[in-house]
Amino acid sequence: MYQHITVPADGQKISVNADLTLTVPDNPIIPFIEGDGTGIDITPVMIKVVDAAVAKAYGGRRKISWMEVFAGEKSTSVYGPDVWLPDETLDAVKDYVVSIKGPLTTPVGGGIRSLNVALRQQLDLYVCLRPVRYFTGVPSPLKQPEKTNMVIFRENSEDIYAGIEYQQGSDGVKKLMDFLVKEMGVTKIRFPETSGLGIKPVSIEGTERLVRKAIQYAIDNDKPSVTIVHKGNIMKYTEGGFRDWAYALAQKEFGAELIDGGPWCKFKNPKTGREIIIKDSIADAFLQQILLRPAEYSVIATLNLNGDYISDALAAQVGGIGIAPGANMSDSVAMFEATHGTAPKYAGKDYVNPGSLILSAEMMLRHMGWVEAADLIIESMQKSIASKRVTYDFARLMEGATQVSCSGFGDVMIENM
Ligand SMILES: NC(=O)C1=CN([C@@H]2O[C@H](COP(=O)(O)OP(=O)(O)OC[C@H]3O[C@@H](n4cnc5c(N)ncnc54)[C@H](OP(=O)(O)O)[C@@H]3O)[C@@H](O)[C@H]2O)C=CC1
Ligand SMILES: O=C(O)CCC(=O)C(=O)O
Ligand SMILES: [Mg+2]
Repeated sequence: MYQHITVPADGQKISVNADLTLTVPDNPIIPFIEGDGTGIDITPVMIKVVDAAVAKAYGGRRKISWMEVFAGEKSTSVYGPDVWLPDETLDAVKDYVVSIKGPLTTPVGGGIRSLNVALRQQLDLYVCLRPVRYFTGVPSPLKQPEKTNMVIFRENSEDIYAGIEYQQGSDGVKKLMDFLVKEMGVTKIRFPETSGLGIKPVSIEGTERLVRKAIQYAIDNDKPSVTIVHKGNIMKYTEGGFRDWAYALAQKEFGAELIDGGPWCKFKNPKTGREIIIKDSIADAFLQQILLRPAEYSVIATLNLNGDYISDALAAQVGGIGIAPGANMSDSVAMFEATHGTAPKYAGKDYVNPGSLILSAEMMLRHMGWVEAADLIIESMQKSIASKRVTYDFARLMEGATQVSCSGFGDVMIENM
């Protein structure tokens, strides 16, 4: 059926039920993309740690059959020089429902557009879910890093990530500039002859489906607030629209009522009876408040570019992107991946922290309902960090630490299960 993907003989597909819950067999086939750069280091370690956790949790009753699918540089060597994201990779990720990937390289300026973004857009994985939590003992620049405990819902399908951009000097930019100047009466482009142009689509549908997920998450996990982060003072009809449509959705679908005339609003969590506040914050102010008063923020709903910046900034507060996990999700398909990129200077050196991808796999196991294996990974991560046998990123900031390699940290985690 596939050209270059080998389907394991001994596994079954995860399937999606009519109510969007999953049916997960005891031996599911999980597609994985190894990834570029340090993907070759962290992905095998993640697989080894997950296999150990599953074996320990279920004593052989459950087992993952991993199925390699290709994207990025490895794809070009398997499929041919220009094939960065084969159709059969997209088919497999959709068909097998739950998957995990290493990071993929995107050149700056010219060259291919982001394969990471292409995967999200082509599979309509509109939620980028990035939890940010502190593990005791991790070196952090904050005095009280444990106060940072947030979950980012980053809109993953719109915004300037749609890639509608026209290069300076191209026919496309000339046409669009002519349209803007001659037909739309735009006078504010400072240097029209030498500008590139980009377009930022933000829709009501895109906003509502993302914010609905964020609010539902706050309900299901008994969180006190959802903060809409935007730059709506400057970009009134895109970021400002996002803010307004988010508040409107909270009122329309969750029965939120205005606080002191609004725009903040609140409603009672139908599951716990506790209050959930819906509030907003302008992105620049938000970035200083998360440092100064992180305890005031819980669930964050934001647009694509803001979410990208906020993810790395919050990850830094709890010790860096070496342990920052994430997931890209539609209503049915989920693809798990770390927040960080390929860290090319460390590629192939068995050096970087595999924690980010291991914790992404932990989210994946929880999503599959394999909570015992997921819990083992969290407990082992806690013990491993407490034992101070850690990779370079933590070792360089921890007193009395023993630095271990990427695979060495995987072994420490397995010992600690
Ligand atoms: N989802 C994806 O696949 C993503 C892909 N990318 C792509 O990755 C490439 C490189 O991007 P770049 O901007 O350098 O960002 P990276 O996230 O790859 O790396 C930035 C820095 O973060 C630290 N870091 C990254 N990964 C780890 C890890 N596993 N353990 C410990 N520290 C880590 C390193 O810090 P230090 O130098 O201090 O050691 C590294 O130099 C680009 O092509 C970019 O487009 C970027 C983000 C996400
Ligand atoms: O696609 C890329 O290269 C970067 C993506 C990114 O930074 C992210 O998803 O956080
Ligand atoms: Mg990023």
